[in-house]
Amino acid sequence: MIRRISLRASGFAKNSFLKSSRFHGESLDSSVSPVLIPGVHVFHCQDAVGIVAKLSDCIAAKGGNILGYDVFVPENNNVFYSRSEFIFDPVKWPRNQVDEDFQTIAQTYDALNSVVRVPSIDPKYKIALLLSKQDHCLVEMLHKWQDGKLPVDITCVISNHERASNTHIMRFLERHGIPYHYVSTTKDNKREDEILELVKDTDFLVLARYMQILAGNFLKGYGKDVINIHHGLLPSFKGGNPAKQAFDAGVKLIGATSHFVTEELDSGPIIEQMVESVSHRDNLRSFVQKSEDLEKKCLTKAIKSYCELRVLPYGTNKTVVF
Ligand SMILES: Nc1nc2c(c(=O)[nH]1)N[C@@H](CN(C=O)c1ccc(C(=O)N[C@@H](CCC(=O)O)C(=O)O)cc1)CN2
Repeated sequence: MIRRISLRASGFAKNSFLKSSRFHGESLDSSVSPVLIPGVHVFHCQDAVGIVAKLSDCIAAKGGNILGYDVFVPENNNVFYSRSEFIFDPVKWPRNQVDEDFQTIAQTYDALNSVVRVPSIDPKYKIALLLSKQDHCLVEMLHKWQDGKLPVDITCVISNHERASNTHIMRFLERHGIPYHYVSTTKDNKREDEILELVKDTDFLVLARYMQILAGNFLKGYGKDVINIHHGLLPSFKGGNPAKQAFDAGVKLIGATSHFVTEELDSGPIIEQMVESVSHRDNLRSFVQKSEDLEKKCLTKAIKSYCELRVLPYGTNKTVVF
């Protein structure tokens, strides 16, 4: 079961439609052009006639301008998914009124999901990053975050491996005031209660090569989304050492998979996958290297999509990714 964050939260990177734009048309006060800001709305309900009209009118009625609109209605499933990107004047359409107006429509259609995010107003998603010994995924995420390409607020990094204070990661975290918690684990003591305490104020978790299987009680206790990166092309090669499993299987494509974490190992709904060709000229070392390159890109793309409200649960174990 994927739990959706039903919070207003955001913090998109400053790219694409997300920059505020100055509207050069007629404005209420001809001396001042209103500053228009970007917003995103995602909606999921039972399908019905007129949903798009209602949602687009909700935006237009307050002077909002739709820049992008994605709709998905599966062939043999009476459900409706949409994601709209729009710009609006927060003076004419105050942030709380945006929520109220979309909530009115959500009630009309008894919506299963209706979330608005306004990057320049809403708080960024708070996340904690968990890792074990390998840190290439963490390094990639920290660098993307530093470049403003990952719209999150990293509250802490948690690892079951200790790291020397003079390492690149520890110096980076110290420079940015991000706590590092070494929580040593054993087969019999995964110290999940302590981890739960450390992550209780986050919006979602990212497992960036965390090699401990999280218990169902942990996932229930946390109650929000956990996103993992698996350095294999799921559902093939679940579990440990997927690159070696792939090498031994003689595959011609290797991959990485970012997915929601469920109690069953490496079986949660897939968010993003990336692949690369391999051949007889590759060896285990190049399989591992190519897998690591794929997984760090796959994870950061999945997190960015999630933060931009592009990822919606679909059916029992799938996702819609707009
Ligand atoms: N409940 C879940 N927990 C975790 C998942 C998941 O899908 N559901 N993904 C893993 C990450 N992972 C592969 O991506 C993975 C992690 C751990 C293992 C594993 O066999 N671990 C051993 C211990 C290994 C060690 O201590 O070095 C074990 O726990 O018995 C396989 C795959 C993260 N958690």
